This record gives sequence, structure tokens and C-alpha cells, in this order.
Amino acid sequence: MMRLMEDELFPSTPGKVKIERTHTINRQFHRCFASTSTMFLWALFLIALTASYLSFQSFVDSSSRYFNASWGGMHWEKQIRSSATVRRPGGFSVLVTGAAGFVGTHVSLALRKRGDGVVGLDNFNSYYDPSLKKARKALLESHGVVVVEGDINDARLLAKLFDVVPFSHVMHLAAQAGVRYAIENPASYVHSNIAGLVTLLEACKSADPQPAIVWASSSSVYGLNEKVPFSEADRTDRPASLYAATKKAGEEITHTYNHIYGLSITGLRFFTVYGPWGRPDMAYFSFTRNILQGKPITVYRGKNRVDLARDFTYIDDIVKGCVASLDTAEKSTGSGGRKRGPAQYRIFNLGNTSPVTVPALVGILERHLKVKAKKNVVEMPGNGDVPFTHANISSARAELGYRPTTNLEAGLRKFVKWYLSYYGYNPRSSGIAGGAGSRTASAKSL
Ligand SMILES: O=C(O)[C@H]1O[C@H](OP(=O)(O)OP(=O)(O)OC[C@H]2O[C@@H](n3ccc(=O)[nH]c3=O)[C@H](O)[C@@H]2O)[C@H](O)[C@@H](O)[C@@H]1O
Repeated sequence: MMRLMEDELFPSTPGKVKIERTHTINRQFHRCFASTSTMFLWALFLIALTASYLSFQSFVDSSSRYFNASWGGMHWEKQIRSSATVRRPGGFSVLVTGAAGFVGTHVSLALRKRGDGVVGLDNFNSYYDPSLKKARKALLESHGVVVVEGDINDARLLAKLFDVVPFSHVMHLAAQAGVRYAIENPASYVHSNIAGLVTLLEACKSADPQPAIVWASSSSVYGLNEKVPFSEADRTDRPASLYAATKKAGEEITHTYNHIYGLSITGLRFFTVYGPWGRPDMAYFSFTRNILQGKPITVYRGKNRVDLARDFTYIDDIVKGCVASLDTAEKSTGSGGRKRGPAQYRIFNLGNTSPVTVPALVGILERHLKVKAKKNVVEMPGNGDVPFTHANISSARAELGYRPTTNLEAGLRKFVKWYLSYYGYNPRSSGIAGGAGSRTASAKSL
């Protein structure tokens, strides 16, 4: 066929010059055409090869994701649905992010105990001992609460969760916490408190129905303010740490999603929450560990030898504030990713309203532990700390019925009791017997 075409276009019998020229042009054209079409075919071949390679890669990726993922599949979905099942009239189905965290565990248990459906989500990162998080997870699972291991930045997982359960509420407590750690690992704050928050809000805005959201902001947003007590209406534009800045950004971001998509949002500014199952990175916890081990503790002091003070708030009071926020949250108004009307937007302080100095905190611990602390008093380093916090809780009192009832003395007694039951303590060796997760988590320890 090719030969025929060639014969027709380029007759072998030479003719006149003009014809000869025409033939030469035709020949050049043919060569050119032949090489262009060959290149074209090669290009097509290469494109096809690349496309099949890429689709093979994505097939391998998705199948390995399918086989390796800790979530997905019919059995998993059944567990999620069972965990989300509501067991009281008018109850909620709540997605709790950061469920294996300190506040997340307590709130999940409280909701579950009153008959709400709860599904937990936690990435079990190693910011502090993950075995403590695993023990909290075991505690939750002993009460029928499933905690999915995953990150709030995983949009596919979030979409799947909302696909499986039409959550009425999201209690968003997953975050990179800690004020001073932001100096060491700033990216983790952006990852969880900014990017993760946006990924979660995107999932919530697209969910049908849209859930109402209650989430953890922080007293640290008051930053360098000196007017006390701190009120929600006070300025919050002078954060002293990247942690505080990301929480403040979270307040702006949630406002945007409320405004554009009609998501119902309640932000809670927690004031230095403490108690059983707490965070080992926090002062009351690490002081307890060091005092029991006979190690020195570092007590920071402000400028002009002024003691630092915090409005330490007991976990049970915080849980009541969280649950009351869920109970009073109005429904989101959007659907299909579009706002249908104005939605509720609230911010509340959840504090104790009675600040205590850090040396006074140490004194209470010494009494409860019956051990004298070895104190190194040093000037507060400029790494994000603020000298004091003090909450005005009149808004939370009026709208949530929030009334903190546990003072630091009583709260730390409960913490120390839990600490000794969880970690164990041998006074003769002044060391810690056992270890995080070494004992079976029991509801009684709460
Ligand atoms: O209220 C809040 O929003 C914040 O409360 C705590 O932050 P912070 O108040 O700094 O709590 P701790 O880290 O337990 O510190 C308590 C006090 O002890 C002091 N401290 C801490 C550590 C230490 O070694 N020595 C010491 O004197 C701190 O300067 C501070 O005054 C939490 O860690 C944050 O995640 C939370 O958001």
C-alpha cells in the first residue's frame, strides 16, 4: 500500500524539469510528512505509555492504601455505625476529634454515658507518650466508643466518616497543644491547628446534614493583655506564642466558615485545664513526676520577681462546659455546601475565675504527694509564656449555665490519686513503678 502511494506520488519515470521539480518537492514533502507522522506516532506512543504508567501507579497507591489503611471496609463501617448509635431520645451523634487526648477522652466518655453516639478520631502522634493515648483509647473502647486512628488532614477519611454517619455535632479537640513547644516545632502547629482545621471545616461544610461544631480555642489568645479578668470582647491581636497565634487564626477561620457556609460554630477558650488522665507536658503533671522521682523542678518567675499565675481549670468543669455547648448549639443552616441563612457563632471563656500562682501550685502538690520539691526558680524565658491568665466567665454562665465547682486544691488531690494509681509509686526507691499504659485503664480511675 505504501509502495503504491509512493509510486503514484513519485513516478519512477523522470519527465520534464518542471515535473522533475514537482517530484523533488513532493519527495521532500513526503519525507517530511513521513518523519512528522512517525514523530507523531512516537509521541502518541509515549503519551499512552506515560498515561498507563501513571494509572498503574495510582492503582498500586490506592490498592496499597486500601490494604494498609487502618480504616475502611464493611466491618469497619459497622463498628463506626455502632459507636455512633444514639441511645437516648433526642440524643446526638458526635464526631470527637482528638478523642485520645486529655479533654477528648473525658468529653467522649461523658457523652457516651448519657446515651449520645460517639466516634473518636485521633492521630496518636508522639508529642507526648503515645502509650498514655493508647490507654485512654482502651478506656473509651471499654465503654463502646471507637477511636479511629487518622489525621484531621486526611480529607478522604473525613469524607468517609461523614458518609457512614450523619453526625449531628463535631466536638473538635484535635490540636497541637503546648505553648513553648512551638519554638521547637512550629510546623506542627500549622499542620494541626490551621491546615487540619480547614480540612475538617471543609468536610463539615460539605456534609449533609452539616453538623454543629464546638471546638477548642485557648486562653492564650489574650496574649499580652493586662486588663483582667479576660473577657471575650477584649482584644486578641497580640499573641505571645505561635500556638496562641494559630488558635486566634482558628477563631477567624471558623468565623469565615460560619459566614460563608452557615456552619454553627462555638469556640471555647480553655484556661489551663488539668486533672486525671492529663497531659504529661503540662507543669502540674511534669512537676508531680519530678517531685516523686526526687528530681528538681524549674519554676518560672515573671519580671520584677513577680510570680506567674494561671486560672487552672479542673477537667470536670471543662467537660460540663463542652457538653453544655453541644446542648445549646443551634443547627447549621447550610446544605449542599451552600449557606441557607445566618448561623450561630459563639465564643466562650471556660476558666475557673480564681488564678493561683505557680509556687502555690507546687505547694499544693507537695502536700498531696507528701514530698518536698527541689525548686529551681528562674526568670521566665521569652518563649511564648504569658505572666497570668484570669477568665471572666459571665457569658458562659449566662448562656451555658457554666459554673466551675472544683478548686485547685481539690482538683489536684484527684489528679494525684489518679497519677499514683496509674503509674504507681514506691517511696523507698522514689521512682515510678509501672509506666504509662502498664495498667488496665478503668473507668474508676476517672
Ligand atoms: O490555657 C491555655 O490556653 C493553655 O494552657 C496550658 O498552657 P500553660 O498555661 O502555659 O500551662 P503549663 O504549660 O502547664 O504552664 C503553667 C504555668 O507553669 C509555668 N511553668 C511551666 C513549666 C515549667 O517547667 N515551669 C513553670 O514554671 C508556666 O510558665 C505557666 O505559668 C496548655 O499547655 C495549653 O495547651 C493551653 O492552651
